[in-house]
Amino acid sequence: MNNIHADRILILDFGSQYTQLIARRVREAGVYCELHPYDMNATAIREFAPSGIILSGGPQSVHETDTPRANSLVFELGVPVLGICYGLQTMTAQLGGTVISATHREYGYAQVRARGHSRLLRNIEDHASVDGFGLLDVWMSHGDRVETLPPGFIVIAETPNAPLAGIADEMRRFYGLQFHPEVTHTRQGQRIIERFVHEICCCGRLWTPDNIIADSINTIRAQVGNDKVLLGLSGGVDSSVVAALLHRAIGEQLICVFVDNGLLRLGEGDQVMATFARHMGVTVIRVDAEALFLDRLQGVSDPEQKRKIIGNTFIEVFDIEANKINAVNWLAQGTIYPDVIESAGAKSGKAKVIKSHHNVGGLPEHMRLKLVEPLRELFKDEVRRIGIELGLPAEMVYRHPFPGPGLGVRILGEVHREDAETLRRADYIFIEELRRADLYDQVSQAFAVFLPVRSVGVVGDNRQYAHVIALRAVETIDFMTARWAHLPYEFLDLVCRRIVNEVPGVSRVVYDITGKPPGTIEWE
Ligand SMILES: Nc1ncnc2c1ncn2[C@@H]1O[C@H](COP(=O)(O)OP(=O)(O)OP(=O)(O)O)[C@@H](O)[C@H]1O
Ligand SMILES: O=c1[nH]c(=O)c2[nH+]cn([C@@H]3O[C@H](COP(=O)(O)O)[C@@H](O)[C@H]3O)c2[nH]1
Ligand SMILES: NC(=O)CC[C@H](N)C(=O)O
Ligand SMILES: [Mg+2]
Repeated sequence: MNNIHADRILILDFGSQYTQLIARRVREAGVYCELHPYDMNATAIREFAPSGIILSGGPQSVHETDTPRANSLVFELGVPVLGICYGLQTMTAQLGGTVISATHREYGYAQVRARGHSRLLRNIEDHASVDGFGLLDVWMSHGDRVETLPPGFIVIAETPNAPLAGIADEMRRFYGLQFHPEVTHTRQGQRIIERFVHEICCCGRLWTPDNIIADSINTIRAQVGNDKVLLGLSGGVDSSVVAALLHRAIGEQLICVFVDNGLLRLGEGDQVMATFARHMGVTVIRVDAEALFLDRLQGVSDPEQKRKIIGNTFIEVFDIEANKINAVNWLAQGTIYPDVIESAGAKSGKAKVIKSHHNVGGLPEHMRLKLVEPLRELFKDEVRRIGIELGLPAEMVYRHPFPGPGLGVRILGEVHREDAETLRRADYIFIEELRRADLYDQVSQAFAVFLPVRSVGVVGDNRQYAHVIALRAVETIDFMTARWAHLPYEFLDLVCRRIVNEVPGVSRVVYDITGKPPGTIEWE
């Protein structure tokens, strides 16, 4: 364990939708944390050596039989514990208090009266009330409530529906909150989390972009020694940040392979080469594999089959390139912490859908490359901050995600070169206008889709019988669910006119107004 990991919070996950948010909040406070299933065993907890423990919320009711409990070691280690919602309730039940089903459920906004004397909430308030209590605007999501306190505890916050909405045992440094400090609707939430990790758990602010970079560089150097490392560079956020980090750590030992599969956006290849090869001095091998990919895709229209073919062809190309270079023993990947959490969830059979398209997609046996994954512990927002710190251009770091199969899944059905050309041009106009109207950063992802149907139009008194372009723009936090972006009509009008006027072969533009669910973000 090295320095930036010295102060560390353990988050035990009872299945709340917000558990990842707790981790992000703790990280934002500059403290390293890890998220583990609630039934993490005693040995693992001891080995982790937490400075403090947070118990998350969860969908179950502690007053029912066979519901999750924290390992009793959590309350015996002598470190501070913060229970949130279900975490509060299980702590109450495990330490001798009682929890019942509340007559009034509380979902959404609530106002909590905070009693001023607790270490956790002292001087934290949104409004001062007449009788000297602090008032907090918080977000609640519960149907159960604490009815009697466990021995040693006092009340530190209350609402009309949950008179014991915050409890504390200051001696043992155990705290419980019925509301969710990790969601942004709880306005003082970040301060409460910071109070807990800094003042109560005594963690320093060690987890900062600077320190993370310095630490990763040392780790990478120790790991790979003088070997060469191969990285598939897509120009997307994750692989770009990995490239910048590895370049700083091992310089010339890093070799990037950028594959132009003919399914990239307009000018993408040149942009990647300009940023990395020219400006940053990174070794980038640009492989022109358009013909190979399009050839493999010929005659194939089933989306799943297309994905598989594209994935396999990528691996084939990497493999060929790796074999051309001596002493490559490592393959770098842009795996980030949510990928790790989601894969663990999938393995233990506890919750969460994993997107099978998330990883580079299986490595060929005979490459025998070992993995370097320097972003494994980071959330996307941390990855972005590090990218900026490493000097990557903001347009690259804040760009929308672009799927590995690229335009291959945005040209519906069979993929033809000339359709890819049409789509590239339409997509470029859409994105260019979004940036011009300052809307790009307000949507999470936006792109054009090529529909292989023809519709009749009239251009300059002539009949046109040409293709349809669909525009898609969504707002989402985690890409698991999404809302279609309500872009202004005038804006859509402008984009439509530019596409029909400037892109040959397009006679009509439509806007996709399907959410996820029931739609997915991509059309295939
Ligand atoms: N055209 C490409 N050339 C080389 N490697 C690629 C290419 N496209 C994808 N990859 C590899 O596949 C990985 C997964 O792609 P994915 O789109 O999930 O991540 P990303 O492109 O790094 O980031 P983002 O999610 O922001 O697009 C990339 O990190 C990269 O290593
Ligand atoms: O790297 C990737 N390889 C893929 O095969 C792939 N398919 C979808 N996506 C991206 O994942 C997010 C959710 O997309 P869907 O709602 O379409 O499943 C969106 O951000 C999609 O762009 C992919 N990314
Ligand atoms: N959000 C939660 O953790 C809810 C806890 C518990 N299921 C309740 O309804 O009170
Ligand atoms: Mg990508």
